[in-house]
Parts: sequence; C-alpha cells; structure tokens
Amino acid sequence: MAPQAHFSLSEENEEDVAAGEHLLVINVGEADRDVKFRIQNLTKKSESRDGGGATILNGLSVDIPKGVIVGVIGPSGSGKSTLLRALNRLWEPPAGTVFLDGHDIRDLDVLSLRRKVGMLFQLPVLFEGTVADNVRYGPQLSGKKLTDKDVYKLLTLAGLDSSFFSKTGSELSVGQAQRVALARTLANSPEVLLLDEPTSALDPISTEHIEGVLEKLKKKRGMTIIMVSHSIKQIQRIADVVCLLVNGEIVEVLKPDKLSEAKHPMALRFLQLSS
Ligand SMILES: Nc1ncnc2c1ncn2[C@@H]1O[C@H](COP(=O)(O)OP(=O)(O)OP(=O)(O)O)[C@@H](O)[C@H]1O
Repeated sequence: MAPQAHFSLSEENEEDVAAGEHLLVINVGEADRDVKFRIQNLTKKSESRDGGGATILNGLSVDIPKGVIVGVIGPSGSGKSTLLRALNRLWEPPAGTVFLDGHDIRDLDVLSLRRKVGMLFQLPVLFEGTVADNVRYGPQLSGKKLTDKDVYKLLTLAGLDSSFFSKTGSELSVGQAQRVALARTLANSPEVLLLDEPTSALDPISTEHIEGVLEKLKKKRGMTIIMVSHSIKQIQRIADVVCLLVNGEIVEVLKPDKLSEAKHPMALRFLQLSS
C-alpha cells in the first residue's frame, strides 16, 4: 500500500534543530523508512569575478525518504533545476552536503552515481540510431549488452509497444521520444529518478502515460522519484509530498492535498496564481 504521506516541521529532532540543520523533515508515516537522499546545508552561488555571486540555493536541508514521489514546485528561478542537478552531480555540490544512502555523493564514482540516479529533462534528446540503440546505450557503457527481450521489456515498462524497437528519433512524437528517454534511463536500473518538468511539452494522453509509469515504478520497484513540475494538478495527482522552493530555500513541505495550508507569503501567492 502506498505510504500515507504527511509532513511535519521537525519538532521531532531537537538536536538537529539546535544545530540549524534539517529543519524540514519529510515524514511519510513510517518511522523507520530509510532516507534515500540527505541534503544538508546545500548552498550555491552564481559565479562572479569578484566572488560575490547571487545566491541560487541558500543553505537548503531536507531528507528525502526512500520509495516516495516528491514533488518540487516554486516560482521560476527559485532553484528547482539547480537542486535536481546537484543530486547527480551535473554540478558539483560542496563536500558534506548531499548524501545518497548515507554516502557523500562526492565520494562516489560519478558514472555509477548517474546510473543509480537517473534524470529526465523537459525535452527528450535521443541519440542517433534506433530506439533499441538508445535503450541499450547505458548498459553498453558498462560492458553489458541487453538482449532484444530486455529492450522489449523496457519499452513495455515505459508504455511503448514493440513496433518502436527499430524506429529512429525522427519518426517519433515528443511524447513517444520522452518515453524512449525514460526506457533508456530505466535500462540502468536506477534507484532514484530525477525529473525536470518531464511532461510540460507533452499532450494530456502522453502525460497520463508517463504519470502511470512513475506510479508503477514507485509501487513495484520502490523507486524514489523527485519531480519538478509547474503543474500543481500533476503534483496533486502523483506526489506523496510537495516541497515548495522559494529563493533557493525549501520554505514548506506539505501533503499535496494540503497545499492551501501553505503559510509562506511567496509560496501562498505562487499557489494562488497557479491554481
Ligand atoms: N550556472 C549558473 N550560473 C549563474 N546563474 C545560474 C546558473 N544556473 C542557474 N542560475 C540562476 O539560478 C537561479 C535558479 O535557476 P533554476 O534553473 O534552478 O531555477 P528554476 O526554479 O528551475 O526555474 P524555472 O522554473 O524557470 O525552470 C536563476 O536565477 C538562474 O538564472
């Protein structure tokens, strides 16, 4: 059964609060649920010659539990993509700020990190060659050749039938290409999926397909999914918890059906204008 998501501002952990860390805890109603990602005082400034760049992420701290779908929403420029990109080192977070299963991601081999933590972007970019070539790409990098059957299985998982196997990128709609990109990511057997507005360029049917796949991945494989979306409705359909990001800080963590209870003035304004 899907966890009953609820949120608490961490009065539970006074030591952490005293240390100024982990003020926000995502609690999914199971006390011993493992933390998949621990983000601890993550800060990023834009680069400037005088060293005094603008703050993009501002001491962000949050624990992401295993096997949940976390929605990340917030105004444009609030740092959502920057946060996602830190989690598989598309930019290097400072040491001691991002932990996967308790390991500082800076200490992990970057390619194996990216296999474990797959990412899907707003617009799919397929490599040259067939759909099957694309799906085989990741495992091939680590010396593993997927059989045709493996490829068919992955296509099915991503909601595509066998007729797509030999097609090339130019023969696909954006929605179909996004599902191929998903199959290609899933070929690496990731434990976490980072999704940066994965359906914003898709029609409602393709969107429904992708959302269905994500829910299945969570339920059947216990995958942890962190999804940035501008669609409050989408977040309400599939997320277990929602992080509201404003000016590089997570200002609220709420259940999707409790978004109207947000207290932060900017978060409230954003939610009012988005609904
Ligand atoms: N490498 C960089 N150098 C300088 N500034 C950057 C860099 N990357 C992002 N920014 C700035 O950081 C801020 C946050 O950007 P980010 O793309 O993370 O926001 P976002 O919340 O995902 O926005 P959107 O919803 O519009 O996609 C923006 O002001 C952006 O211009």
